[in-house]
Order: sequence, then structure tokens, then C-alpha cells
Amino acid sequence: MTTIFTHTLGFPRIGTNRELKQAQEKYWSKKITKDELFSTGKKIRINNWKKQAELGIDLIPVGDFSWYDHVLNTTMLLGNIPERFKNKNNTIDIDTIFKIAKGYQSKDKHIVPSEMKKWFNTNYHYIVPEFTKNSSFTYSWKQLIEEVDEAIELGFNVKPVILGPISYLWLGKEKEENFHRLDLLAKILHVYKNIISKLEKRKINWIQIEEPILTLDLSEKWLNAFKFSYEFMKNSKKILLTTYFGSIFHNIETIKELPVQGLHIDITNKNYNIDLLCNNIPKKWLLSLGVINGRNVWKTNLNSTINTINLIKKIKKNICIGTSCSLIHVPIDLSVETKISKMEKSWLSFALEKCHELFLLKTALITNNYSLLKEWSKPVLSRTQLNKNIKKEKEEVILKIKKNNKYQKSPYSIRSLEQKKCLKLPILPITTIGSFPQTDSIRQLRLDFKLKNISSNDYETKIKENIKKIISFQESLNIDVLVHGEVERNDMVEYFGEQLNGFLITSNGWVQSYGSRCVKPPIIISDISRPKPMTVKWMKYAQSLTKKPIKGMLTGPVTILCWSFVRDDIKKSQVAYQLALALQDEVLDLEKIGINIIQIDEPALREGLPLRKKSWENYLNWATESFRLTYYKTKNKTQIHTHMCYCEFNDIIQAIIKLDVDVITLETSRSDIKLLKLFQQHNYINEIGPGFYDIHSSTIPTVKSIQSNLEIALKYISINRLWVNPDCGLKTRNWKEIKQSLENIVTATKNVRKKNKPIN
Ligand SMILES: Nc1nc2c(c(=O)[nH]1)N[C@@H](CNc1ccc(C(=O)N[C@@H](CCC(=O)N[C@@H](CCC(=O)N[C@@H](CCC(=O)O)C(=O)O)C(=O)O)C(=O)O)cc1)CN2
Ligand code: MET
Ligand SMILES: [Zn+2]
Repeated sequence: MTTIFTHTLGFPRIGTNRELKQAQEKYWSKKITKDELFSTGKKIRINNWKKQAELGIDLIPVGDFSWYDHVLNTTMLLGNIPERFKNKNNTIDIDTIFKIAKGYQSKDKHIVPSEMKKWFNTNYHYIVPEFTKNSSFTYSWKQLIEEVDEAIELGFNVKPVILGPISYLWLGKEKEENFHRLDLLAKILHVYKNIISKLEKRKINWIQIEEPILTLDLSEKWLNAFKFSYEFMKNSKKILLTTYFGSIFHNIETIKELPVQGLHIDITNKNYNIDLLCNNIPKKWLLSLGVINGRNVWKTNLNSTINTINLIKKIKKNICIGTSCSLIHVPIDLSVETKISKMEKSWLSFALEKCHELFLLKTALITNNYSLLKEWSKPVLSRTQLNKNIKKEKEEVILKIKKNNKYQKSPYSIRSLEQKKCLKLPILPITTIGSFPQTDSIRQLRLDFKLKNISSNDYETKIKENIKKIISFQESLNIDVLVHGEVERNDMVEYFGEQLNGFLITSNGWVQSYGSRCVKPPIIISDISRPKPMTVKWMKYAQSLTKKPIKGMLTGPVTILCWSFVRDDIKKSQVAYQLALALQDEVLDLEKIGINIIQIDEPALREGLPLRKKSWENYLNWATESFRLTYYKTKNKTQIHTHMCYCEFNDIIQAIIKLDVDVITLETSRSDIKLLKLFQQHNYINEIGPGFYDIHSSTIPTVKSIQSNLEIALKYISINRLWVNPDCGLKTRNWKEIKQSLENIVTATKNVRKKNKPIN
């Protein structure tokens, strides 16, 4: 009889009702004790293990839980604590985690947190490990082993989960010049070996060591590190070398030489030559097939999955099945969704349902009875069928625009003259990025409206009161280009998803974004259109309150796409064009009511880049085209802005040039003001607003520091083209902080204005 086992690579750790988020935030504001926080974490872990086991998962991942981030967990595990977070006795505890992640106040000094970066091409952020020449590593944080023991004691079939040494190094950053972080490999490996030997003594079969970087284009230097490392770590336990987010075939020559006992691959991407791959994997190895997609919410067509598995089984006998990656990227439980229709629900699968899918596959493989799979997969076909019948109108519009090449606008030099005449802004115009503090009372207000505790009239009145307060606050500070504050928005993507046709909105579909912060990605299920204006009412009201220009505020097509779960039956580029056309209507409506400046945010443009460089060009083409489609019909005098943050701008500078917006506001505090050099080197001629206030930190930037950064910025960008603004939206900050920070920004700007004149 066939034996085959199932496993997941990891399970969401936020808790079914975001219990971890609530506990973290209460702990930070000293409303609960450490023990209460620990007890919440323990409940979540045990519940996760139990649920997975009940659903028929054979190997239960342990080590996927974390108090803030799993890369930071590894940093703790290895004792790689940056100097500024060390205490006198060199001890660490859970507060060390939060200090590294959030920074802290030490006497009169603010200790800056470690950087935060996107986890591959997802919307999850990890805490970047820091390395110096003298970094030392010792087995320090016992969480992994303790949780392994906890789970073994409860009788679970445990599979420890560890981020591998090479990926860990790769994800980090040198904090000193003149050395390469790979030089630290030998030191790190000793700790890994120690940890693995601890696991060796325990009742465990497989250890999941993750090396997700094997899906990337790696240089020889990085590839060469693998053989040595895995030889060194070898012991009696079986190692499942785990990869995800894409194909590893381009690195197979390195992989197949490694002394491991199994390999996990993501095979949800259909561009695989399975025969070739299987034939290249050592015969003795277990091949773990990541067949259930951990990155999207669609029910799996198990009928076709089983065919793939059977094909592979012909070549490779020793297999098991699992999720393609950890399930932290999807919501937990579909069954609690009450607002989604029965039919729509039958198209979806969240973390728990994905576990069930694995069970169904395993049962079918063992019994050779596929009837349950057929039953399960029926709705998948009905969804794609339904979408096929929807009119092709949109596609035709797009084709027509492309053919006539109507994307052209007048060049920036002409547009900017018209804009300067119309807007009459001072040099170094000051603006903010859009959102203002999302206070508890604003959240409560939205919740009351959602629960129908207040009428829509009352809601509108209250939102307007908030807008009014935010406008007069900005006027009193002498900010030049004002925003309405985004108080009506729960989230910059979900808000638009709620108003556009083609989206499903969940009630509880939370996914961790970073630390305690979660997002509820909307689900793009069919063709997108805009039934009515989405932001016009609020913008009209805001503009009625002031003579200063109000900046219209929209989220761009690529960001809406990247931060939603996207339908898989048409190309992503098609969805982006559909979004762009809907946004174009909104842009033109805003222009009609006299909004002269419109910002179209694209913070996820970089994140959408495919992992392999060979696919970059195609992506950047449709990404920039869809963006330009949103605004190309506007008048020359309408000034178009975009905003991007927390990303590697080097990779997308050409695309930014192609966007050809009049003004781009950028996050620069964390990535260094010298980023502007990049724009200078590429002869970027449009206007730029670097960030002068790191909004992820509670530190208030001083007048002096802002002024000095402004002066540095002027070395790269001429005074006619420089704007002054924070790094990003202010929604996660409080009023006291933003008042002081913005006041300082205004003072510093005024000081610099006095010393400079516009260049004619
Ligand atoms: N989608 C997206 N991705 C992004 C970003 C982003 O802004 N949006 N920014 C970057 C990441 N930064 C982020 C910054 C802040 C938050 C954030 O604050 N999230 C909030 C939730 C945001 C939200 O949708 N809030 C809603 C719902 C609030 C809520 O939890 N309501 C509860 C009840 C609340 C109560 O009883 O008080 C419920 O509905 O059950 C609202 O404010 O209206 C949180 O975790 O707390 C998330 C990401 C990159 N990726
Ligand atoms: C993550 S980018 C955020 C842009 C948005 N307009 C805001 O201010 O919140
Ligand atoms: Zn931003």
C-alpha cells in the first residue's frame, strides 16, 4: 500500500481573532504582564498544532511561531544581538525582541530599531539581521527547543522549522565596510550544528531547514557556500532542505550535491519540466511536493493536482505532499466568513481548508478513489467558467489604447510651467503623504458605521469633522499642499476593494504584515469596474475648506494588485489594466471638481518584481503602462504625484523614469538621503520629495537634522525640483508626535528657503 505523509511549512501565528496582536499591543502599553503575553502565545501555538493534527496533517511544524518575526527569531536563536540592544549582563529576554524590532528610549537617547524589509515578493516584512566583522554567535534563545519539547510532550509528531544559515546571512546586511557577511558563515555554522545536535536527541524524524534563496539568481560565491555548510551540519536526523516561492531548477547542480535527505519544492508554478527535475534529484531523497498554494486563497483543483502527483510518482517513488510555502500569507478560517455568499465561499480555501485539501489528496492517493477530489474541485471549474462569460469589453478598450499609442502627454518641461503658473507654490513646497493618525476614536467610528450603530448621515458628519480638523491643523502649520487625512479609509487597498466591482471583502481574513500590524487583503474574483466615484465626495469637501491645494489621494493599480489576492484565470497584467481604467475614471472625476494635484500611490511597485531577473522587463512594462493609463488623460496643469516607500529603488529606477510623474515622494530616512544620487545619476529631471521624517519611529526629527538633510538633498536636486515631506503616511503615529515633527519640518524648510532663491 502507498504510504505518503502530509505537512505544512508553517501556520499563521496571529491567532484566529488576532489574539497575538491584541496581546502584543497590550503588553507594549503595559496593560498586561509578560506571563499573560506568554499564555496567549502558548494558547495560539497549541491551538494551531491541534487544528492541523485534527485535519489530518501528519508532520506538525514547530518553530513557526514568533513574537514578532521569524527572521528576528533566528537572530535571537543565534545570539546575533546588535551592540546597541545589549545590556550590561549580556542577557536577553522577550523585550530584546521588541527593542530590536521597535527601537527604544534609553535615557535621553532613542535607540533606532533594526531595518524592516519585504520578505521576498510578499507583503510580509522581516527584521533585517545586522552583521559586523566581529559579530559573534552563540546558541542563545531557547524558544525553538522549548516549543519542540512542548509539542512532543503533547504528543504531536513534530517537525522543527529553522531558517537555514545561508538564507539567514543573505537576508541580512553588513553594518561595517570592508568585509562580506559570508565571512561569518563558519562561526554561524557552529551554532546551527549545536542546535541540530540538540534536536538529534529528541523524538523527531525530519527537520525543515529553509533556504528560500535557492529560488533566486545566486552568484557563485553564495552557491559555493551551500555544500560546505550542509556537510558541516550533517548529523543523524533527516534534513528536509526547504525552498519556496518559485522554481529551483536553475540551481539544481548545487542542490543535488548536498548531503540532505529530502527536498521540498514549490510546484504551484506550472512552468516546471517535472521529468527533468525529478531525474536530477538523487534517488534516495524524499521529494516533498508543495502542491497547495500558500500564497493565494483559491480552492485547489485537486483533480489536476492528483494528475501531477501521479506523473511524478512514476519517476520518483519517495514523495510527500505539503503546502507550497508557510501559510502565514493567507487568512486562517473560511468558515467564519458570514458575508461571503455560499457560491463564492465554494471557490475559496484558507489555511484550515488548505490542510483539508492535503488530507483529501493523501486519502485519494492511498485508496485510489478520486470521487472526493472530483466533488471538491467542481466549484473551481464553475468559477473559471463564470468568468469566461463576462464581456470582453475591457480587453478591447485596452487593445485600442495600445494600438493608438495614446499614452503620450506633453513633456514634463511643458507641464511643469503650466503647473507652476496654476499652483503658485513656494520653493521647497511642503506636503505630507496622505494618512493622518488613525486614532482609536476613528477606528471606533468606522466600526460603529460598519455595525450600523450609527446612520450614514452621522458617519459622514463625523468624518467631515475629522477632515476639517486635519485641514486646519495643516493650515496652522503652514504646510503648502494639504491632504484630507484618509480618515474614511481602513486601509489604502481594502478601501478601494470595497468600492470597486470585482472584489470580495472578508470580515476576518487577516494576514500579518509586520509585528502586530495586519492587513485584510481583498480578493479579486472577477472583472473590475467602478460603479461610482470613490473619493470625490471627501475631496470636494476638503477643498471647500481651504484656498490651498488639496492633493487627491488614490492607490495605484499595481499596489492594489499586489496587496490583494488576485484571480488566477487571467494574466496579472490584464487585472492591472482593468484596475487602471477604473482609477482613470476617478482621476478624471477629481480633476473635474477642481483638484489640481493628484497622488497615485505605488509603494508596492518594487515588491511586484518577479524573483528572477529574466522576468523583470515584462513585469515592469505592464506595471508602468498600467500606471500611466490611470493619468494620461489629465490636463497639463494637473500635477500628478506618486509615492513609494521601503524598497530597493535601484531595481526600479528605469521604471520610475518611465512613469514620468510630475512629483515623486520617497521614503529616504531608512535608506539614506544619498539615495538622491541615484536619481541624479540617471538624469531624472522631474520633481522629488525625499522623506525627512522616519514615520516608523517615535523619534522627533530635530530642526537641525532636517535642515542638514535638506542641504545635502540640495546637492543632488535643484531647488526648483525639491519637495519636503515625511517618509510615508502618518497613520501609525500619534498627534503629539506628528505635531512636533511637522513643526520642525516647516521651521527647517523656512530656514533653508531664506538662504536660497529659485533658479530661473
Ligand atoms: N494593505 C496594506 N499593505 C501595506 C501597507 C498598507 O498600508 N496597507 N503599508 C505597509 C505596511 N504597513 C502597515 C501599517 C499599518 C497597518 C495597520 O495599522 N493595520 C491595522 C489594521 C488596519 C485596518 O484595516 N483597520 C480597520 C479595522 C480595524 C479593526 O481591527 N477592527 C476590528 C474591531 C476593532 C475594535 O473593536 O476596536 C474589527 O473590525 O474586528 C479600521 O481601522 O477600520 C492593524 O493591524 O491594526 C498595516 C500595515 C506595507 N504593506
Ligand atoms: C504605504 S504607502 C502609504 C501611502 C498612503 N497615502 C498613506 O499615507 O498612508
Ligand atoms: Zn509609504
